[in-house]
Amino acid sequence: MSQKETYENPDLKKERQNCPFNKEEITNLLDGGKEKTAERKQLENYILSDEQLKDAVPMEYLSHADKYAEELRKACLLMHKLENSPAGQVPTLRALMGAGLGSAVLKEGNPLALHYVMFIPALMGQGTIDQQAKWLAKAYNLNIIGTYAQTELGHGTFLRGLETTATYDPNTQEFVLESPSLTAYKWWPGSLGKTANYAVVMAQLYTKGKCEGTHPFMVQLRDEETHEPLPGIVIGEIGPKLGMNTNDNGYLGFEKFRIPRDQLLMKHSQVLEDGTYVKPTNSKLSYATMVFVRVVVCQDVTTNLRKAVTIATRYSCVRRQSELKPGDREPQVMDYQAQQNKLLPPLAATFAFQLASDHLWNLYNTANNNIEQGDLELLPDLHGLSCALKALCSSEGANFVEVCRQSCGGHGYMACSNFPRIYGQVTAAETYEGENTVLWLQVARYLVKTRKEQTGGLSVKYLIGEEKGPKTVDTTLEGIVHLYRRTAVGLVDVAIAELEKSGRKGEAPHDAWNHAAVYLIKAAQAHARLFVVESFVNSLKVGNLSAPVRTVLSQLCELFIIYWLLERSGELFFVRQFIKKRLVTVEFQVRTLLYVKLLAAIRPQAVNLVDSFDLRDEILASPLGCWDGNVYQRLFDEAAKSPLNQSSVHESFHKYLKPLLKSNL
Ligand SMILES: CCCCCCCCCCCCCCCCCCCCCCC/C=C/C(=O)SCCNC(=O)CCNC(=O)[C@H](O)C(C)(C)COP(=O)(O)OP(=O)(O)OC[C@H]1O[C@@H](n2cnc3c(N)ncnc32)[C@H](O)[C@@H]1OP(=O)(O)O
Ligand SMILES: Cc1cc2nc3c(=O)[nH]c(=O)nc-3n(C[C@H](O)[C@H](O)[C@H](O)COP(=O)(O)OP(=O)(O)OC[C@H]3O[C@@H](n4cnc5c(N)ncnc54)[C@H](O)[C@@H]3O)c2cc1C
Repeated sequence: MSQKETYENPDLKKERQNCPFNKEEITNLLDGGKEKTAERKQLENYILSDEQLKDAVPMEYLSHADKYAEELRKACLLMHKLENSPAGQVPTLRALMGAGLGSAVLKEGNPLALHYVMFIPALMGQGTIDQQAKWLAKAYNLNIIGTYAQTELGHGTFLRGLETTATYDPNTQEFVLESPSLTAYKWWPGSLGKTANYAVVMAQLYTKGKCEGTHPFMVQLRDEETHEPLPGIVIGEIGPKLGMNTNDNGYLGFEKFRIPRDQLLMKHSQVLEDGTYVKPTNSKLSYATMVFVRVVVCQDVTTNLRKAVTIATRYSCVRRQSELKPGDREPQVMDYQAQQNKLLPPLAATFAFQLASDHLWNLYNTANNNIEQGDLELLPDLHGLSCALKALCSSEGANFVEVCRQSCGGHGYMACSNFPRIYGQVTAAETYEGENTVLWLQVARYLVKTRKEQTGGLSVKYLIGEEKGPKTVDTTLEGIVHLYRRTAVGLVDVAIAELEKSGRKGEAPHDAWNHAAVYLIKAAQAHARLFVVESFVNSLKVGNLSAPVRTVLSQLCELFIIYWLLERSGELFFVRQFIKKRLVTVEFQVRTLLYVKLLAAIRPQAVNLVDSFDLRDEILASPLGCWDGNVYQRLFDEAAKSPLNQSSVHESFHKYLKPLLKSNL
């Protein structure tokens, strides 16, 4: 960072003095070790020093088509750079696909992301060994570029309702792909519009006159030389979106398009030459690619949140506004308790989400290895937890990013602040890979089943048997975690009671379920929060942390746990044993004794904590969040890039405004 040598805002300089903990220790912790930090830094130098990967003008000033072309140029250049990357191909790819290094170069969505995040994983998870041998090397070498085409114009959530058909013709040993209506058109897949020439397509499999449900098919969409759509393929891009505008989300229709039988991905289920269908051991195995992405989305959201928090925290220590003590100099806005209340919970959340996502990643790897050996025991727990954390991290993450933006006042509304882009990425994750409400209901289904049948995986063990632990109000960390547990159990019980009440009234189970949705969603959310707070608390018990780092992380942990408790205190009313009086007592004790005290305790370390994320200026891509705090000069420099500032009078003045000024209307 060359700015470090030339200028440092005096307020930020002061914030950085006398840091009681070793920032590098936290950096190493987040990276996964000292060596990993060194590798990351080397990789960042390698990628970010390349002049050809820098934007000539800010992306906002380009047209829709030019934005796509420019991002594709950089994405392809990045792929060339993979070959010589000092960190090796896979770690480089991982870094580029994630929200950190990748978004420093590819600002509005990576047109090759789906190839790596969904197409390759789908081939690996759904293809037989022979199919992998045929397609994977080509995919890795970028001889072909693929996407994952599942969602249709008419259906995204309800996969059993997908309309695209793949009908087996035993005479030619081919499947015939067809989009029987406009609503059957694939709609949304990333990279589909212009980039991909292949796709894993989810379609209803028909053989011997019977529908066997949705299955994955490997389909060539475009000519490998000319890139023209193949006959029978109708393809295009769906147009501008709230964010991620350089990822060419597309549409796709099939007009009696034929593919060979062996392009059904047959790892879990098969269609034999004569059309005989061989069932999978579990019909949900064809949903496995989504499970993988839900897991990585949690990490992606966390990295994005770290950027937002860094920008907002540094800016809040540079920005001076209003009067705290009459007659005194205007204070740093970070010194207002109200500002700390906005920013310190999301700062703590970055740690909470990272630790929970790490647990989920470990579960994913274990479960996936077991599945490869034919053991599906961990699948329900993996499904439940991946849905829960994906929904929680993305919804809370999007809210926190918005709060970070608000905490920067007007300047946070500028495109160059980078908040619009970060928000666009994080809020997209609330919808894609399973709309969050729908995922909460999946989680609730698992919780209700566990509680009623008294059997379930590790993440729901607390629902089995009688709920143990103190029944009195306890403000220790363990006591508060217990309160979360009691709330989660209580909310599941309340939801079950609602279901049973509807049952007694004679409602069918599906109606009872619909009428209990509000309770079910609350129960699922309480479960997800419990998992996150337990992960945070347990992670601090283990691990080789120095005393100062343990202290600051423990403060953040405590703050976060109490923050959520206060935010969600209304939910305690749902749980019978918490009478109003006791709730008020808890609120009072917690708020006065702990929360506010913790805000004040963590406040002096806010800048040091975000510094320890070690996010380079190029990655933050925001004049508000730069390491040197030279906010005003940088905002001014950004404004100078506006095309409207390239002449003193714009040509439109002569065309429109001048005639108006001269006319009498
Ligand atoms: C050179 C080297 C190369 C190396 C390559 C290395 C690559 C590294 C890459 C690493 C990446 C790093 C990080 C990158 C991060 C970037 C991330 C950003 C990019 C993201 C791009 C995203 C693009 C988006 C894509 C999409 O959106 S795809 C479409 C997604 N669609 C959905 O999610 C649809 C949601 N709907 C559903 O899932 C289902 O329909 C439903 C679950 C809601 C309902 O289904 P159904 O009706 O069939 O089921 P029921 O409700 O009846 O339930 C029946 C039972 O089934 C169980 N169930 C359901 N689903 C699952 C499941 N998935 N798994 C297991 N079990 C499941 C239920 O629990 C029920 O069970 P029960 O009967 O016992 O109760
Ligand atoms: C940026 C982005 C990228 C995407 N990339 C891809 C991709 O690469 N490949 C791909 O195949 N798809 C992709 N998608 C599509 C995405 O997976 C779907 O949009 C998502 O699964 C939601 O489905 P839907 O749009 O049909 O919403 P709907 O299901 O129609 O949701 C509309 C509303 O109905 C509610 N609802 C629906 N069902 C229920 C229910 N059972 N109970 C209660 N409420 C319900 C929802 O909560 C929501 O409020 C992408 C989407 C976005 C935004």
